Amino acid sequence: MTAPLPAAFRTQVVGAALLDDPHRPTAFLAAQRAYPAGLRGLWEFPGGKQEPGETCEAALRRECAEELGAHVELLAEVPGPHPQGWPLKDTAAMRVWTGVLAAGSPAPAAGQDHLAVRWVPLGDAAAALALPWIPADLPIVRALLARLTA
Ligand SMILES: Nc1nc2c([nH]c(=O)n2[C@H]2C[C@H](O)[C@@H](COP(=O)(O)OP(=O)(O)OP(=O)(O)O)O2)c(=O)[nH]1
Repeated sequence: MTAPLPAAFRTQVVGAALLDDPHRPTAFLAAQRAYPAGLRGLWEFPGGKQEPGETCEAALRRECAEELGAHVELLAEVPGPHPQGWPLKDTAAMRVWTGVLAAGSPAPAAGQDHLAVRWVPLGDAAAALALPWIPADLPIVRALLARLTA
């Protein structure tokens, strides 16, 4: 008997793990959500939902510009267990890319969507994982740390 195919996630979310340096990163950027109430105060990867007609990469560059006021260059995908990336809930999954600020970009800042942004050191995995992340993000943070500190 063959296993059933995994259902496609209805909502495609994209997230950025922005690095302080493309070659020798020492930190990545985390953002603290302002809303909705259930997620307020939790940390996440900046990003959001892909819009119709947009590639995931274009969606992610747009979200970073809208949310952080920053222009980003994407580097590589942090592959999740599904083609749509990392499961967030039954209906949504997130593809995550590493990236860096493009030359001349303003520094990323918390706009209306976030309470704060913070560079999280890669050298202290326990401290990075101790931040109150959106729970679905924890496996992604672990994979990112493993990938960047290997
Ligand atoms: N951006 C982002 N969303 C995440 C992460 N982890 C996680 O579970 N989510 C969830 C929260 C939301 O339900 C959904 C993303 O929605 P969003 O509110 O960021 O998307 P958006 O900017 O397009 O917002 P909107 O126009 O729908 O208000 O994915 C994460 O690391 N980053």
